[in-house]
Amino acid sequence: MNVKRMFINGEWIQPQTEQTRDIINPFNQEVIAKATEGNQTIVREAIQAARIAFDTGDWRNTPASERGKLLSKVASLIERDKEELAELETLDTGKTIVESRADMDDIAEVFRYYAGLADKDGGEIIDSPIPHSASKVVREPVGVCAQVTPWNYPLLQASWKIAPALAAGNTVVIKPSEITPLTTVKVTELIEEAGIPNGVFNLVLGSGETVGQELADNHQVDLISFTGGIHTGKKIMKSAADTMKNIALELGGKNPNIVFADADLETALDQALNAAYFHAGQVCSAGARLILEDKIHDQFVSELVERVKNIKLGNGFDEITQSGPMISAEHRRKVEGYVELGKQEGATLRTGGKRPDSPELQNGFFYEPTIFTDCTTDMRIVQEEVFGPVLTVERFTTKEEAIQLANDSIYGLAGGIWTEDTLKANQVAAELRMGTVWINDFHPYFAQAPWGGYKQSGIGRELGKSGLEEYTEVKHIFQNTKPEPINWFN
Ligand SMILES: NC(=O)c1ccc[n+]([C@@H]2O[C@H](COP(=O)([O-])OP(=O)(O)OC[C@H]3O[C@@H](n4cnc5c(N)ncnc54)[C@H](O)[C@@H]3O)[C@@H](O)[C@H]2O)c1
Ligand SMILES: C[N+](C)(C)CC=O
Repeated sequence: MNVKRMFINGEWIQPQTEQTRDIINPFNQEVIAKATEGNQTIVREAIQAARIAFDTGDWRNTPASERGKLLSKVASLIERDKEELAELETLDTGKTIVESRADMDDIAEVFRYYAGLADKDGGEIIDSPIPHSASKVVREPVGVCAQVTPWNYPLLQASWKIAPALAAGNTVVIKPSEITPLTTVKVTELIEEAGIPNGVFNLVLGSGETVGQELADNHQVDLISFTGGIHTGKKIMKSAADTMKNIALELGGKNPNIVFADADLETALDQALNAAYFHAGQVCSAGARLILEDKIHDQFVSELVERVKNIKLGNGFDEITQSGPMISAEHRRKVEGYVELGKQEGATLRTGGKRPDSPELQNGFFYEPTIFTDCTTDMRIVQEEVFGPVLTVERFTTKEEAIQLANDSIYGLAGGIWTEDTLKANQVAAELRMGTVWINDFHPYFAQAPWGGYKQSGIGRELGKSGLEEYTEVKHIFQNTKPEPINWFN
């Protein structure tokens, strides 16, 4: 089996020790690849390569339009190899091939968007209050950017970091999740094929504790951009503080989905399923907290339970599969622990709550889509991110109560509102403390609009113009156009 390697300073590295990690297909537990396991020494080499490539200045002084052309080329190569990339993503994560193809379309779009944005900010002339002077503000790349990504959307989350970082003229060391490195390795090949100069883009592989931690600690890194869980995010923030690195954190969520009685209930029902169970609920913005107006609660829940029972679990490559497995045995155990906790806390289990019985699913890490009702905000099952196919249902009577319930969370990533009353929708949207609010929809994100969290869902924004600005420092250049002595000390 060929071993996936690290890419440092323009070369695929043959490691001195052949320590590798098995990459597992979560649908059947087969080993689909082996990946080199990095160590502190190799990460330091990658950082050093990125440091030199940044400091020599060739990449950051390349016209932004040229950097944009390289990103466009990467987008075209992703489109060329879309099917191969999608298949790797499905093998690695278990998500359906339909989802993986959609991810690849989004990823190519992200590279194209930042290719187009790369040369659009030429700086700003400031009206200086000082006579005989000129004042301008420019944006410059931050420097060496470390990027650490999760397993649920491996290449999508990587693209949100790679494309803007390179567009802005930074150099990069990226570490994908050790569980799902395959598409990031493949896209590194495409970035190489597009002609990236040596040292500008580097890939390291291995565990968070060793490889990721070194990226957070190392004094030669200027910025660390992380997408992952809240506990890792806090750890990285503490580590980054020692060298005062810039940080960008995209963390978890426990996202409310509020349905008012005056909503189009058929659409709200259909989309509540999508909100909660898409990719087996392993989505940062999953609508895992359904908040229903009292008047419709019972009817809505009983219809939802029927539909949830029909969700077709299976092999992501099977076109009729609607939802794949959990990513790992360990993660499924965590989900199971939360379901037990929900029962102990007094929530009512309405459906699911166990592994499926079907013989063809026994080798995969499957878990049945689950619904709990009679939930209250003091329950951990309502407050903590389960990151699996588990939906909790709460109820409200007034708009104010819905807002209060939705905001009662340490998280603030995203939320949905369902109502035909646009004034009410906008009043509620204005009160929700979240980075994204969807009205009569759930889940859309695209390259042009910023993405990120309030509160403990993170710091900073990806995508949109803000996603490029994350990778820049702002510099003010002031020029005295009539220099003469000021005689202060005479
Ligand atoms: N806000 C968003 O846009 C967004 C998107 C996707 C996923 N997520 C979140 O990601 C989480 C699921 O992903 P996960 O389980 O891979 O998260 P995780 O925090 O376990 O791991 C994420 C990455 O961090 C690395 N890591 C672990 N310990 C580290 C350390 N000490 N130093 C540096 N790196 C370290 C891991 O190896 C992995 O590459 C969920 O909480 C989900 O909500 C958020
Ligand atoms: C940001 N998103 C929705 C693509 C993936 C979250 O897990």
